[in-house]
Amino acid sequence: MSKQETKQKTRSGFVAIVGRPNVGKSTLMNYMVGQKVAITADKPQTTRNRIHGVVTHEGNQIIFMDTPGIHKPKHRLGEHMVKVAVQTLREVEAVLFLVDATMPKGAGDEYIIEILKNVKDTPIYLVINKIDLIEKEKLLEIITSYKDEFPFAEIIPISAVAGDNVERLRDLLLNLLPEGPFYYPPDQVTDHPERFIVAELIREKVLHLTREEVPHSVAVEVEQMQLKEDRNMLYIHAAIYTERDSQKAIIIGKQGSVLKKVGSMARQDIEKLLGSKVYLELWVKVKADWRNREHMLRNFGFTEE
Ligand SMILES: Nc1nc2c(ncn2[C@@H]2O[C@H](COP(=O)(O)OP(=O)(O)OP(=O)(O)O)[C@@H](O)[C@H]2O)c(=O)[nH]1
Repeated sequence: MSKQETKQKTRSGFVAIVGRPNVGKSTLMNYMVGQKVAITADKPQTTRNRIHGVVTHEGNQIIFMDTPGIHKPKHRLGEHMVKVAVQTLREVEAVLFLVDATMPKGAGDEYIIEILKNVKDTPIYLVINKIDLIEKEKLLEIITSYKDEFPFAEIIPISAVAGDNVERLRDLLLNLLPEGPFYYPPDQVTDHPERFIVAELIREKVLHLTREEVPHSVAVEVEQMQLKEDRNMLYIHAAIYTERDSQKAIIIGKQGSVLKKVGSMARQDIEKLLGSKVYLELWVKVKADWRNREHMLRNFGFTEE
């Protein structure tokens, strides 16, 4: 379900970007996202999977994510992180494997290819970046050095700085998206993308479990999201807002049964999305007629600050 009541059918999905440090992942994101819909990653990195940016284009929305677990073979949590990364890569619509045209294929690239071999059913695109820095003849050499290593869905040379071929790459990804709601309002600029997705997942479960009994006006605000390092667990505290006491009672259910279900279903989805164990605490609050209050709307992220 989307916060936006869209009349047309929309399409949306997740795309993962993987690659060694410095290959140009952020530059590519910045180019694709552009200023209008720029969403930067949460500053403190609280999760294994990071939302990098969101691209909304003519009824389609791509959410780009980064899976840092895949980049650091020597990390102590290596094995677990790799497992989480592979799981994530299996569930996205596409994976972009970014390499640097000016650098020979190295151990870091080989390591990523080995991981990608465990990812079934997700199309994986080899994106050769920084082609503005190399001679045309060199490109063929690079393609040859990668193409037999893995059955890439396609090999796409780009320059993320100059924007060469980036639109083509974007269009190709847009065409892969399944029908689905927007996760972000199309024009929103925010530095808390993860919070919005978490709120949206909770809201979706509320609507799903209460059917028509609770109107779509229900809103969710993530009040706190904090990683407890010692327990390796993400604590999330969220409030579900309704307009009336009667709706609050429905959402809570007999002896809290409905709210419990909302919590456990949302928690599972959030854990999958962010690759982190989650402790989710939910409160139901009544805020009469919240829709009409300007500052509340801002709080919920419906308008720009
Ligand atoms: N000439 C040229 N430089 C590029 C291109 N893409 C990225 N760069 C440069 O390469 C450097 C690294 O780019 P980033 O986008 O920070 O790379 P990254 O993969 O996000 O790096 P990490 O955050 O370390 O993983 C920067 O100096 C960019 O300006 C390109 O297409 N052409």
